[in-house]
Amino acid sequence: MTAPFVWQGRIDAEEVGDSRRWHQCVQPFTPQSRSGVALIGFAVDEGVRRNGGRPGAAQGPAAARKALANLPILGEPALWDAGDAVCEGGALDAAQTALAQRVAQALAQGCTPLVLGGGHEVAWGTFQGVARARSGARILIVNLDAHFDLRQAREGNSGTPFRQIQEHCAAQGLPFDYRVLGISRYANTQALFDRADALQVRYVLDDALQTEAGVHAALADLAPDLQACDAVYLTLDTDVLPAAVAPGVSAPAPLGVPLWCVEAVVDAVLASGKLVAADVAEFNPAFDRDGITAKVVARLAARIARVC
Ligand SMILES: N=CN[C@@H](CCC(=O)O)C(=O)O
Ligand SMILES: [Mn+2]
Ligand SMILES: [Mn+2]
Repeated sequence: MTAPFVWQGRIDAEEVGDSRRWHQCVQPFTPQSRSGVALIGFAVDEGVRRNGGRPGAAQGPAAARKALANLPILGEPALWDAGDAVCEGGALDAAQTALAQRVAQALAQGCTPLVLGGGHEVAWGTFQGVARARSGARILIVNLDAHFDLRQAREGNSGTPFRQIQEHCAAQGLPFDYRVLGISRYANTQALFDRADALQVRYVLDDALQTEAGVHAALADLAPDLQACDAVYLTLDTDVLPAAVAPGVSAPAPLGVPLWCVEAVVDAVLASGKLVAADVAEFNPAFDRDGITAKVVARLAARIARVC
């Protein structure tokens, strides 16, 4: 158990007009919470550790909430804090199950889960919660990531969540609709590209997402999938961004996808009106510089929250 996060920050007491910030509006999630955004922390980096990465993402949810606390209120719906799922004694499956339970509960109460990771093993937890609450729905997964995270491994880790989801979908007779934008040719082995091809995963390389024309083409390619699905699960791996704007990750990207481009993809997903849940993964405050990654994570989370 971790102590609940205390939302606090700057109060512009002498300001005229609406000067509210997130810390003045976020309320504890309760069984009575209806509609709005349910923030759920996944304070876990066991998957990163198992994957040979740089631990520290377990501190991501608290640092992300701290960065969100002082953001201005911009017409967001109700904002609820549903606390953190944690990993005790290295029991990652149990932590993912605990997250899935919170995600499913939020959805059952009419709230949109917005999960603050945690390593990208968060995705297996978020997805299980969505699948439970939206049984039988055709769920499109949109992942902004330098990596496929389709690894084969004896135990689940931060590099395996979408392979675990694929196996779940296959066992349930459900389609595996997985799109990845921002893949680095230099951060995935040929085996991973081959697995992605075998699973008919559609992906866009990071170097195709550096210009307006490239982003336009990627969004045109994504549009039919957004149209065809019942619901979209959006998962943002912070390491998709250039290391200069997201140094606080386990695996910083030398090229990365510019923030404006990431936001364009997020906006297209939100505009579909089909977002069922979102998470932001891999933020590791231990490697942040000047709090810039925290600000980027908060900006993206707030952008999503506003449209939920
Ligand atoms: N979630 C991260 N997954 C990446 C990590 C790569 C790295 O640590 O260099 C992966 O397994 O491919
Ligand atoms: Mn990832
Ligand atoms: Mn990644």
